[in-house]
Amino acid sequence: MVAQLIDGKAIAARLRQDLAVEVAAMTAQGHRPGLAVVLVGEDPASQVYVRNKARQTVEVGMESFEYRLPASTGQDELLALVDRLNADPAVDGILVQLPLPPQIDATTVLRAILPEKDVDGFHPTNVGLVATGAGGIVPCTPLGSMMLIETVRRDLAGLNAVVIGRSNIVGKPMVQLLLAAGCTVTVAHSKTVDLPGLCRRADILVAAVGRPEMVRGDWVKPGAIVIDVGINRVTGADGKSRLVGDVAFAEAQAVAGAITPVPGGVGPMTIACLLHNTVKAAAVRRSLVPA
Ligand SMILES: Nc1nc2c(c(=O)[nH]1)N[C@@H](CN(C=O)c1ccc(C(=O)N[C@@H](CCC(=O)O)C(=O)O)cc1)CN2
Repeated sequence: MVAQLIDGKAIAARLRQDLAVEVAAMTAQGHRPGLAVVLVGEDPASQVYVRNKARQTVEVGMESFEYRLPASTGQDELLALVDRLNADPAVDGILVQLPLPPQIDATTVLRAILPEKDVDGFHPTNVGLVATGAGGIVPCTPLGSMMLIETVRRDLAGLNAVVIGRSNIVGKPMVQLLLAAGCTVTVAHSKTVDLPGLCRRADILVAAVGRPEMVRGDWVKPGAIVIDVGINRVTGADGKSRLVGDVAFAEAQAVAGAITPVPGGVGPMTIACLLHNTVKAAAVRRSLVPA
């Protein structure tokens, strides 16, 4: 069996097309959504992500506000910028790119963003709303991962899901979304006993652990949906660097029913969902739809 490839790049492109239609309608009503992205420092990967976010924001017709601050920026300076963006009526969404330099406490900064402009879904208010199924803004990577799963299968009720990784950004919100979809969910982490055996029972396997190709083909249940959230840069035997996920793709593809590639799987959905969250936040904040 060769698994169906879940083409995140194509699915993200379709989502952006739909968003462009919504943005055009809002703009015609005098409500053009705006997204502010803040980058502190010169981390090369973050620079690429921020550039792509700004470009795609403009491509769907939204207003992009980009702030690039030096790596030496102090926490108070960053908090002052967040305050200004909170108060700016043209800004519907604020994203502070992670990781931040060591002199800045990310938790403090993320909590300073108004929950209604927190398009990353990292503020405790949004975390609580999502966890209790009461609405809120859903973090982009888990939201994109759910959208990918639902292209394969709409009704997930009763399926066994295993999420490897318990980060606040991916693992924990992913668990909440799968639970809300009716799955029986197990969260695995570094202390989990017999991880391969646990994974073999998963109808849906989400790998978000940050370890290159850790999940092997014989960890995958035949026919399972495999979502690879990992983005790891490795150097091959030929000395060339390439991106791999947390799943050994070729091995897993021979067993799974459907699988996301890296690159071209979850990554593109993360940015498309950021745009989706911004459009949603703009519509709520400007009272075009109920919260
Ligand atoms: N404030 C945030 N910071 C970070 C987040 C986040 O959601 N919010 N997530 C990651 C980085 N990230 C978005 O910011 C991100 C990562 C990867 C991709 C992506 O499209 N990856 C491509 C490969 C890109 C490459 O060649 O390097 C792919 O998988 O196809 C988009 C966004 C950490 N920080």
